[in-house]
Formats: sequence, C-alpha cells, structure tokens
Amino acid sequence: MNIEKFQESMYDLIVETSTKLPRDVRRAIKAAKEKESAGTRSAMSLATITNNIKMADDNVSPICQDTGLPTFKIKTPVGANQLVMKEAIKNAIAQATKDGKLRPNSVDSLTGENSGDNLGGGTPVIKFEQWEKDYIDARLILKGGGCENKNIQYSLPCELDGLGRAGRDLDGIRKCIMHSVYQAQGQGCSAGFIGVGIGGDRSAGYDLAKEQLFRSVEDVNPNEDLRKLEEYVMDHANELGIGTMGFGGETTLLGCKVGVINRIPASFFVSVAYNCWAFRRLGVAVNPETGEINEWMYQEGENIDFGATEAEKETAAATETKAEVISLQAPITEEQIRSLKVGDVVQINGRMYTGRDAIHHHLMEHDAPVDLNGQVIYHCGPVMLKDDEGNWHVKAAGPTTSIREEPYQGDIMKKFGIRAVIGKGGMGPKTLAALNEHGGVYLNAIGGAAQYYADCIKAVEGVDLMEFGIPEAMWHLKVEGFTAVVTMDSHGNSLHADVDKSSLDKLAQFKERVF
Ligand SMILES: O=C(O)C[C@H](O)C(=O)O
Ligand code: SF4
Repeated sequence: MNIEKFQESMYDLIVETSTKLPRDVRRAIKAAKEKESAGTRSAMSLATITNNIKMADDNVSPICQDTGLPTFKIKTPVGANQLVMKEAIKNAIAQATKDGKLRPNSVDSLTGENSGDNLGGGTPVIKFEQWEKDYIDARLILKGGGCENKNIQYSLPCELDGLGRAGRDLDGIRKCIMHSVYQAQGQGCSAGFIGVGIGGDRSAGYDLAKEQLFRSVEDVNPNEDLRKLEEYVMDHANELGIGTMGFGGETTLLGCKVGVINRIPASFFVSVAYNCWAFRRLGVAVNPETGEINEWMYQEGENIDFGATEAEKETAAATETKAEVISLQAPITEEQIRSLKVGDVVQINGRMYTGRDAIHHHLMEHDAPVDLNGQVIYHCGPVMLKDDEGNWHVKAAGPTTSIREEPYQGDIMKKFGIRAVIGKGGMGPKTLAALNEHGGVYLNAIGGAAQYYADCIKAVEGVDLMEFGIPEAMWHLKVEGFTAVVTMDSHGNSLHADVDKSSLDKLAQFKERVF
C-alpha cells in the first residue's frame, strides 16, 4: 500500500467530515426548515444553522468548534496492514489539528492537560474489522461532547417520567426512545438524530447505538418491527414541541435508526446515542494498493447548498427589519439587564470573555485576571490558529452547553459583577435565582453555529489562563452584531423550564400501549 497516499486520503476524509455535512443530513435539515413558521425563534435558529453550514462549506472550516472524539470504523481486505494504517491516521489527525480543521480536543482525564494534537490515550478511536471485499471502507464520525452527554441507557424494566413503566418488550423500548428525546431537550443542539441499540451488554449496546448513526438518514429498516418503531418515533417525537435548540417548535428529531442484537437473559438494555444537527459523518472507499479514494459515501441524491435564493434573501431582509433587536455593549448596567425579558433578541457589540469549565472552576477560588464588572461571559471553547506574526485568529466559535457551569455560575456572577452569560441549552434553578437576585441575564446562542459566530468576532484582543489549553483559556474577543436570545431573565422566567414542563406534559400523551 502507498502509505503516504493513504494518509492524504485520511486527511481529506477528516477535513471533509469536519467542514461539510453529508447530503442526507442536509436534506433532513432543509425539510425541517420548511416546516417551521416564519418569524418564530425556531425558524430564526434554523436560518442561522443553514447559513452556518454554507459558511463552513465556503471557508472549508469546522461546522462546529467541537470536532468531537474522532471515531473511525474501518473494514479492510484480509492481509491489509492495520498497524501502518493506524499510524497514518494518527498523522492525518495531528495535521488536521495543526491546520485548524479539528480543535485540539484530547485532554488528560486526571490532570486536564490538553495534548494539543488530538492524540493521546484512546484518541482517536480506530476500530478495524476484516471483510471479504477487495477495498478499504473507512468511515469517520465527529460527534461532539454536548450531544454525547445526552446519550442515555435504559435497563428494562424501568419507570420513566411521564410514561410510567417500560416493560421488556417492543412497547417498553418505544417508551425509552420517546423518553430519550425528551430528556435531551435542546441541550444536544436539537434538532438531533438518534441511533438506538437494543440488547447486548452495556458497552455492546452503546456500540450498536453508535453503529446506527452510520446508516443513511433515509434508509428503511429491513426488520419490520424496527421499521414500524422508527416510523412511530419520527411521527411522534416531533409532537413533544422541544424544537430547534429547545426554543419550542415543530422539529425536534431529524432521524431515528434502531438496531438489535441478542442479550443475556438477566439484562435488557436500550441504549440511545444522540447526535446534534451538526451530524458530521462521512466515508470513503479506498484502493488498498494505491491508498487513493475511489468513492465518497453518503453522497447520492440531491445536494442542498443552502445558498439563499433571491426570494429567501428578500424574506429574510423583511423579517430582520421587523424583529426588534436590543443592542448591548459591556460594561452593562443592572438597569439595562433588568429591562430584558425572555424572548428578547439582543445583539452584542464590543468586548466579551470566553469561559467554560476550567475557568469557572478557577474563578471560584481565585481572582479574575481582568475586571469582570458589568461584563459578558461566553461559554465557548473556540478553534484558534496563530499566524506567523504571533496573532491569534478565530476559526470556529459557537457556544458550549451551559448546564455544566450550573454549580458555579450564580456565585461567579455575584462575586465579579458579571451581567450576562451566553451559552446554549439553558441553566438551572440556582442560576435563575442568582440572575434575579443580582440582576443578570442568560443569553442563548445557536449551538453549532461556529462559523456564524466566528464571523461576528472581529478581533482577538488578549488571552489569559492559556495553561488550561486553547478551548478552556479565557479569550478576550471583540465582537460585532453577535445575536442571541434572552432565555432566562432577571424576573424569574426561564424558557428552558417552560419547554421542559410542556414537553413532559406532551410526553405523557404517549403512555398508552402502541405495540
Ligand atoms: O465543547 C464544545 O465546544 C461544545 C460541546 O459540544 C457542547 O455541545 O457542549
Ligand atoms: S456544540 Fe452542539 S453542534 Fe457542536 S458538537 Fe456540541 S452538541 Fe454538536
């Protein structure tokens, strides 16, 4: 095998997967967009999402800043040398990271140290299998952390919120799947795709669930029971009304694929792998002698490029002028914050600081490196590249899941006088109480829209705490027209709590036996 060429092919697979959504996924997103009524928050979010997909295409830059845990599934003809292939894949991963196509995402679990090149214990994941065919089938999925955290495994029988008892049969499985969509809310950047694995032990069940994510969104399950189940879920999960980013709306789920394997008598697992709308998975058929790509997978059918037509541009322009947008610039006063309410659309200009897990943890015990009074914190771990002159450039910068900061957020806002935090997926009761007490606001940005937000960042004006690694450092960003929605205000209102409650009520409508 020509190993240099194989490495190049793997590099192309990585770059293409990170920057271009497959055709089946694009079609599912387009169909969702057509269903949302114009002018709603969900429609606005979907417009940002499709705009972002187009920008990632044009810039050949990551669709989402979280490029996940790269996971390769490779089938090789008997006799192919898997050891050299593994080395080539690792080199390709390191190169793609250096080129800003992947975020350095491999972190020592005990020390928190980022390896910087996406290599380390367990990273990347490479699973080989042999097969009888004469070519290499190499598939890659880049599944981010926010949606990975929403995976869930049920051990039947069990009791489920809203649905009651789920037994050890097809109907019990149906309840688990409906519940899995409910429990994810918008936190995994809905609308999402789910892969479900029935049976196995805990690890084989999750493997099977993830395997389903490699199926085309549009295929039909050859198992009649599972086909019915998939169709049922697709028909009804969207009635939960969770919508894009959990803002409420018509589309919550874009795909559901279910697989089954045997189990042992005492265990009955239903494992669900949740994938965000930024469903980055591709595959190639590679010639085992030359190492060249013969064919790209998931590329059949119509390609949607999401370039706006003239008519769409006109409608967008019309809605933009109608929607009232409130401008915010730090330092923000308490009075300005108290005037905001859930549903308001704000646009931020000026300075904001990134801060995610490591920063929040740090600020609990230490002073801030900058004066945060009246300032805005952005829950974001960007992809950054340094040029030859030593200046940093933002390559991708969407929000991260805010709920992880729930234990710290309220205390930190009060301690430093922070007025606004931006993230996605919403926060809990502790933060809501602190917003009320201190005069703060939670702003929801569109998860995964990393190119769209990178474009709003006009300059990187500094960085602190680089010892935490690129995604976790505190970046000082100058932004223009950074748009987000108030989803938790200083008057005790939370859109997230409301959608959670109404979707739980709707979930309870699926309690009766169906199968
Ligand atoms: O790590 C990130 O940047 C985002 C993460 O994928 C998330 O959804 O929270
Ligand atoms: S931020 Fe959202 S779109 Fe990006 S990886 Fe996380 S869940 Fe997916």
